[in-house]
Amino acid sequence: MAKLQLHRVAIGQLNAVDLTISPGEIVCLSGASGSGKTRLLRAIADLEPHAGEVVLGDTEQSALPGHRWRSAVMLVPAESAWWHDTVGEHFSEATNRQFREQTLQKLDLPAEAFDWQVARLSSGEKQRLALARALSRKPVALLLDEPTANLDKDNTQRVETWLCEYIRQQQIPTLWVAHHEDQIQRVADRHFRIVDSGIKERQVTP
Ligand SMILES: Nc1ncnc2c1ncn2[C@@H]1O[C@H](COP(=O)(O)OP(=O)(O)OP(=O)(O)O)[C@@H](O)[C@H]1O
Repeated sequence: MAKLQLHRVAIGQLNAVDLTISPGEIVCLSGASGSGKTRLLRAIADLEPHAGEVVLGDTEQSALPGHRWRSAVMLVPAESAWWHDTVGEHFSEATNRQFREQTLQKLDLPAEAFDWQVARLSSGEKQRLALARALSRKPVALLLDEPTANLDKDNTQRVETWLCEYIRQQQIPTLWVAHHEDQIQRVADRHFRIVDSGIKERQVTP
């Protein structure tokens, strides 16, 4: 179990952000379009140069090569990338059968979804499968960029429930970019909004 800490992280127009996310805690981040939410996630994932330091447990971001950092601090972008022909090829051989079956069921996808061609996936299917792929790699921390943006109401609730359960069970510190206040109130332990190039805490109803 590790906490994720941001010390004076600055990127683009966003000034020094200090934030500590505890194991199993979901911190939601909102802000106007273009305020820098995605760039902050990319900085934390070591995909863009930035000022300040990010620390996972006792490990500083700057001490690890980017790919090793990102296998622990996993970013699930709003638009997922797919590089093989079929869905199943994106999951490691080691992903156990039980995880696959349970996950597909929880995400309302049929067992044969692993054999599907990526080209046939709807945007909602892509989004759900990209989340399943990320969790199958057992991240230590999670960065979620609008994980339900392409989903209808039923699937949004399904994915929220599944993510919250998993994050709390596995004690994963999570930063979750969300636009909708009702979702934030459902999932967040704490909520910060980007205002005037900084983050300001907003109230979450317990
Ligand atoms: N590599 C880059 N270099 C310079 N500016 C960038 C770069 N990437 C993004 N930007 C700009 O930084 C600003 C913040 O972008 P970002 O994608 O973080 O916004 P956002 O808050 O996630 O917005 P949205 O809610 O619309 O997704 C935007 O004005 C964007 O054009």
